[in-house]
Amino acid sequence: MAAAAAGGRAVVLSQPVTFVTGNAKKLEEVRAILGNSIPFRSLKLDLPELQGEPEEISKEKARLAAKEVNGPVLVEDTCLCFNALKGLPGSIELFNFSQYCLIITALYCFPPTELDNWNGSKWFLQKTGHEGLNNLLMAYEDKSAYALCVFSLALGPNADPITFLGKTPGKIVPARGPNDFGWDPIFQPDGYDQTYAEMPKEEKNKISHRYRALAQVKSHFADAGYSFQTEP
Ligand SMILES: O=c1nc[nH]c2c1ncn2[C@H]1C[C@H](O)[C@@H](COP(=O)(O)OP(=O)(O)OP(=O)(O)O)O1
Ligand SMILES: [Mg+2]
Repeated sequence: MAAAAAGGRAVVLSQPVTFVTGNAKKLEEVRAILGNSIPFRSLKLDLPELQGEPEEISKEKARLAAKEVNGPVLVEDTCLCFNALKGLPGSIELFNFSQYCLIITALYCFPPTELDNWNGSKWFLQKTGHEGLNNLLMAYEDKSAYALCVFSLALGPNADPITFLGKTPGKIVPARGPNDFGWDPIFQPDGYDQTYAEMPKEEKNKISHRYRALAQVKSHFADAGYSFQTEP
């Protein structure tokens, strides 16, 4: 706050930051992690699942959300990426021949109903379940993976969004723990013998991809020293 104030260029935001998501579990974690550090409210909007590189997807999502809200917004995208599959199913990059065969087989067995709604891990999880995600790695020795979280902040409908990344490395294991949030039961972070699902929430929120990305969001807010206009 001091830096921005010293430069006399602190940005005044017309309203609290709106965190736009259609996912109640994400919102729960974001609430717990942010606490009172940033004035924010939430809005449930199902924004289109765009395709492309994670940062670009996220920025475009923030632009769409900022237009809807007509104010500052924060959006988030998460993917679970398998190292053996060069980042699939979370993001589509370059694959070798056998990886293509695997994907084509998976698509044949579980044809997507809405191709325009293709979204790596979300789609795979919905169609194949935890076992399917494990099976995708069956042919590979390397079960390592990482959870990647990208937040984008757009200060308004015409502002260029800023992105913040958080990554937690781990491995894919047969499902363990309560099944109440996505792929939590099959992701075991490095250095822990529990899956995300088995960990107490407070523990996950101290090491998660989401926590790491939000730590950067928080320090951005601290450095930028945004101030919020109070309602007249
Ligand atoms: O910490 C997590 N632990 C386990 N699973 C998770 C986590 N975070 C996201 N997920 C799941 C939800 C969805 O199946 C996919 C990401 O999809 P993603 O597009 O980011 O979320 P979404 O569409 O549910 O909500 P949003 O409206 O914010 O886009 O991974
Ligand atoms: Mg989504």
